[in-house]
Amino acid sequence: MGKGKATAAAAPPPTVKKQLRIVERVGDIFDGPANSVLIHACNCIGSWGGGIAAAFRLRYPAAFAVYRDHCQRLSPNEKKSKVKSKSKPKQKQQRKPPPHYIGCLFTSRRVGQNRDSPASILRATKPAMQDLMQQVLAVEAQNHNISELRMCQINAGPFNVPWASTRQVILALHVDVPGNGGGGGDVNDDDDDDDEPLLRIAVWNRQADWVPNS
Ligand SMILES: Nc1ncnc2c1ncn2[C@@H]1O[C@H](COP(=O)(O)OP(=O)(O)OC[C@H]2O[C@H](OP(=O)(O)O)[C@H](O)[C@@H]2O)[C@@H](O)[C@H]1O
Repeated sequence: MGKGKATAAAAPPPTVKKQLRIVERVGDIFDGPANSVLIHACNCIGSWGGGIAAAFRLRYPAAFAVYRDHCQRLSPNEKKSKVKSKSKPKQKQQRKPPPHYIGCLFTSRRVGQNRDSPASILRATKPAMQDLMQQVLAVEAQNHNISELRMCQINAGPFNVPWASTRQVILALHVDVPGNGGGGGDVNDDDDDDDEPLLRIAVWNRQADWVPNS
């Protein structure tokens, strides 16, 4: 054996696997309190052209610019890998009130007729959501308060995937939470009292007769 300095690598912080909870709500996702994270599904070509994305573009132009630049910087192959590994951008709204974070899940490479298949979109949803949750936890760890996670019924509009299928994927995935995690659904734990706000996603859907507040 050669001589070597014992380099005790710092042990990574302990994590525990938790599951997300979903609560279904009727109303406008944009009415979230300050410091909510508003989450929607995105393509990788840099367009928020229709569906709820168009409303995001109008309300959060600075977040749209970050998203578009992120897409433009990447080659098609990189975009594909980003679908698997990244759910950026996420940016605080410039205008006030209230400031929101915007969470983008890259679940399909393209849109319209060229959108990915439902199976592919569902496959991409899992790592995109896991990555977004890691980003949310990282923001919280820097003592930036996040009040609530709000999401639309992602993939159920132009991407044409039934919400029930996406919901199933989200409920089945696991998130690595530091330490004991302080809540959420423990993988082997059915205790419903163990509920942590940051692992609970409010999924908002409009009623048919919905009218925007603003
Ligand atoms: N204010 C509101 N509050 C609450 N719920 C609202 C709402 N407005 C609409 N909904 C519902 O929210 C669900 C998902 O709606 P989304 O439109 O996200 O669907 P999606 O995830 O399949 O599609 C993503 C692609 O759509 C665009 O594509 P383009 O650019 O147009 O090519 C994007 O850019 C992406 O690429 C549907 O149930 C809507 O009824």
